[in-house]
Amino acid sequence: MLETLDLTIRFGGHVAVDAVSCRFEPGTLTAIVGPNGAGKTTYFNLISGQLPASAGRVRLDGEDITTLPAPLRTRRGIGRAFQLTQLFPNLSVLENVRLAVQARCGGGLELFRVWLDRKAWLDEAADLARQVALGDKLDQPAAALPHGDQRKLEVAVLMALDPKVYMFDEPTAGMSVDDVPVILDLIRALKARRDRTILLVEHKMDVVRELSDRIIVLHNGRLVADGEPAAVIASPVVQQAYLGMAADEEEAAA
Ligand SMILES: Nc1ncnc2c1ncn2[C@@H]1O[C@H](COP(=O)(O)OP(=O)(O)OP(=O)(O)O)[C@@H](O)[C@H]1O
Repeated sequence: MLETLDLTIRFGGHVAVDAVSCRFEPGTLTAIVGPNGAGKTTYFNLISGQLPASAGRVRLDGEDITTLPAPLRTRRGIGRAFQLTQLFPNLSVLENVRLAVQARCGGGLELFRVWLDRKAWLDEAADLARQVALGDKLDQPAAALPHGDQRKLEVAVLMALDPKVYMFDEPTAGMSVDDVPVILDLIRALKARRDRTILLVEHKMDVVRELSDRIIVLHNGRLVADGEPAAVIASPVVQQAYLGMAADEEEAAA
């Protein structure tokens, strides 16, 4: 279980995440919503270790990981879609995913073992690349991919690492309309396993509504609503703070 306790970060006088306490259970997909600048990405950065907390704690399975650097949190099981800069830009799609599979399997340096396992790693990597619709680009260097394909590669690498906690920050942003359902299907399949903690920052409310088991709402860095999706979406604080306009638009469209 992942937990934040009074998690806070200040930038000068501005409190971007303000004493957020929340627990995230395995088998649950929690959407984190809120207006632009609410603190969603900053909250993600505090959980994954990209930013140091000014106050408060982050715990994973009861262990305090607040001061661990990001790579050590990854090893503990906090998985976030990697930016291309954290991948290997000159290696192919297949090799990038293969390295993630190998990292998950704890591939050591015992040469005979590496030689034996390499075929299995490559097969799994190719399968994952196909699942994100990159099957026809296995040999292309990551850096040469268009932006949408790079985002898909990030998702494939995350799937290959298969962390305890999956963190998706607008996973379909910048993708073509054909690719969006591919990624959403993967998240759906992951959710159906019911053994992983999934956090999703997403602006598209139809996606949030369909995928989430729970929604938390951040506003000015504070947690202002938390609960079952229909109830949170209907709550006055959310209608006012964030969804008012979307609800009006939906009514107008109906
Ligand atoms: N490194 C930083 N230095 C100073 N201020 C920052 C920094 N990172 C974020 N902020 C500020 O913290 C606040 C929260 O930003 P954040 O990006 O987390 O919001 P968000 O909810 O993810 O917004 P969006 O939906 O637009 O992505 C904003 O006011 C932002 O300007």
